[in-house]
Amino acid sequence: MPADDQPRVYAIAMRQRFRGITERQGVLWRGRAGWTEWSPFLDYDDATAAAWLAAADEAAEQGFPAPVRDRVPVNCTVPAVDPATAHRLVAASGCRTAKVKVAEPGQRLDDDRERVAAVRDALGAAGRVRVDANGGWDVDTAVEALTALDRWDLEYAEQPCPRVEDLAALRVRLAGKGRSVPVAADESIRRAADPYRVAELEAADVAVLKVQPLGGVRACLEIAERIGLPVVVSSALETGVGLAAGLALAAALPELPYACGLNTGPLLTDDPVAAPLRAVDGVMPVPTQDALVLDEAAWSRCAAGVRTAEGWAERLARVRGVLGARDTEGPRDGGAR
Ligand SMILES: O=C(O)CCC(=O)c1ccccc1C(=O)O
Ligand SMILES: [Mg+2]
Repeated sequence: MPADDQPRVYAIAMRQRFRGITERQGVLWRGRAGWTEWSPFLDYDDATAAAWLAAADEAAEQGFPAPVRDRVPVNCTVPAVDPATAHRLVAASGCRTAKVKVAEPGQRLDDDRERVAAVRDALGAAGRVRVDANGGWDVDTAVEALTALDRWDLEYAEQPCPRVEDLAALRVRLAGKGRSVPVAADESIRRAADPYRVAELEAADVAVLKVQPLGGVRACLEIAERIGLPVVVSSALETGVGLAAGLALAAALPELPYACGLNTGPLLTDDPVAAPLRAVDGVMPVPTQDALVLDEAAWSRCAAGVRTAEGWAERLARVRGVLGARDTEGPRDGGAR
């Protein structure tokens, strides 16, 4: 068994293919403040993964800011599955809000219609249905698809188009149609050089914030304060360790008007934390950081093989170098480098 401050690499199978991946990998370790997770997706380069590492270091060493709530309403996340599976996932979740993946490569608008219809049926009229296209539509397709899918009454559409300018144009087009679907920005915030452009271009009604991609809980709190939009906290498909950081952000936000996308534990087949957090009736409890412990029997099921672990050790060392170089850089303007 590794010492707690030594990085442990996990590899956990997904229950359903999500974002093109069937296995989730990452690293866990314990710092002065508690357990932390670093799990940038495998296709991300070192510069992108550095923000994820800053988030992990913050959780390990500084811990989390004071919470203002101890319960967080969450959505059930529905991958691009068939309608019967979607219905079953939503009904079993106990959540009153569902987020449905749409615009999956290789699928048609009819697949989205059938999936959204099944989810509306499972939730009933009082439930909320949001969709996430992960930037899969151009503006014309988004107008067509959202007008069709709004028959099942959408709460909002997350990242319907890839670019901030597209989202702004889409909002204008939808507003011209009378009953318009609100737009939420996800990739346009977490993968953008400037997260505030979304607000400046009036490209979204809602901001989706994710702790690891945006560099930590405190960085997200600052964005939430400055961006001038209601915020939804969402996971990056983490183990219970990473989900706890998301819950800490959701718990610290002054306002939390929407259900959060933090109920993604059920998308993984296993979790190394003792007593993994699950939503009960659509609400997740906010754990204290010292309540977060690994279960050694669960850990032995989640531990990655030697080759995978070696790859992550190398990646961590490289990205640590990127982050270190950034921290010791002089001022951005004027300083000689
Ligand atoms: O928001 C949710 O319900 C779950 C999180 C989620 O969808 C997600 C998880 C990992 C990577 C990307 C995304 C996404 O929002 O597109
Ligand atoms: Mg999204």
